[in-house]
Amino acid sequence: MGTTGSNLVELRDLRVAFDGVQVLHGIDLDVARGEALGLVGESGCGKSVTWLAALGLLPGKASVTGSVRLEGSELVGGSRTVLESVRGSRIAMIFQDPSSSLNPVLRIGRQISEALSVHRGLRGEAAKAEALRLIDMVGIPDARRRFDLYPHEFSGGQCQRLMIAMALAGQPDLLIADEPTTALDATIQAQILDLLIRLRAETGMATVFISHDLGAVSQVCERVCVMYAGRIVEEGSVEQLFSEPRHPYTRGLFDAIPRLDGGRERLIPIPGTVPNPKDLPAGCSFSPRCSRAVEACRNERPPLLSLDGGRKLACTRPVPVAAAAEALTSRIAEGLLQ
Ligand SMILES: Nc1ncnc2c1ncn2[C@@H]1O[C@H](COP(=O)(O)OP(=O)(O)OP(=O)(O)O)[C@@H](O)[C@H]1O
Repeated sequence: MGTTGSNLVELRDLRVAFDGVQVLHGIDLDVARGEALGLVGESGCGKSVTWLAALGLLPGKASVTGSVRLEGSELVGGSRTVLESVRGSRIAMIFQDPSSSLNPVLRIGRQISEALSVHRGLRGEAAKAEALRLIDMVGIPDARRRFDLYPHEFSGGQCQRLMIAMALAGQPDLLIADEPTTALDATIQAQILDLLIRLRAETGMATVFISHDLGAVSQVCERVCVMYAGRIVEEGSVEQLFSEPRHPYTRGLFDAIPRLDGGRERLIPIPGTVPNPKDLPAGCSFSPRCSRAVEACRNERPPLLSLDGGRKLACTRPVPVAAAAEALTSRIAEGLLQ
């Protein structure tokens, strides 16, 4: 598979092992210029590792193979210089915890100015003016006065905004937002999601949004990939997957969203847990938890195949179309689709 031209990033057969234990089993994934792609799946499915591997940010004990191309340039095995020139300037990553990006002992204005110096060569008044513009752009009022404050003088939501401002300093083509709202309360979460949507519209940068929150994914993203046990199991537009999830795991994620039923909160959890990467079941990794699994599912792992309409699915016994479509009504009721 070659570069298609419109893709910004192409992952091919990306594999990661820690101390010989394979946690990512061959990820093929494209991110087009300017698009918003959601990555969902339970904890431990490999969402973060995929992008940390792509950016060369995994610890030394990790073995990474396969290919990650940024507009045709290979990043896997790339030198430190190559990776440093990509990180921040071409691809920026933000995390759940702003303290991973903000230095507690440096004034915020200085931190953003330093990022501007590293990524764009701005210094002095030019760096300060741009830092003020970024602070303002992420929705923090009174930028000039706040410029000289330390991170602890901002609220959790504001620190999240400042982390986003730092990420924007390099004018990246791709922002990877790894659970950026998980630690925030609902009102602040909504504001940060709105900010991500607005910034993408204003800057044209692509966004990869990693989240457990399917509602948030439907707001921010156009396309979504579902990961399970280190593999992509379903992929399609938000509309396709939310209105007609075909993989029993995707369906399970939707059924596990709490909903009100006769005044009581109800959800159907997926039985069992994500398998330990050291001890993956034979065949389809989801089969031990899947109510639709038959013998063949336990013997043979289904490959990720392309369906009509640009969808992809790795399942021997997918949810029948009619049953998948039935779920649409409840999805609309949950407000996940308009
Ligand atoms: N530094 C590491 N050393 C060893 N194993 C790791 C390391 N980082 C991640 N893993 C393992 O890799 C697998 C994938 O982890 P990853 O963090 O990508 O999952 P995730 O889907 O992003 O989950 P979460 O939503 O909790 O972040 C897990 O089994 C995890 O334990």
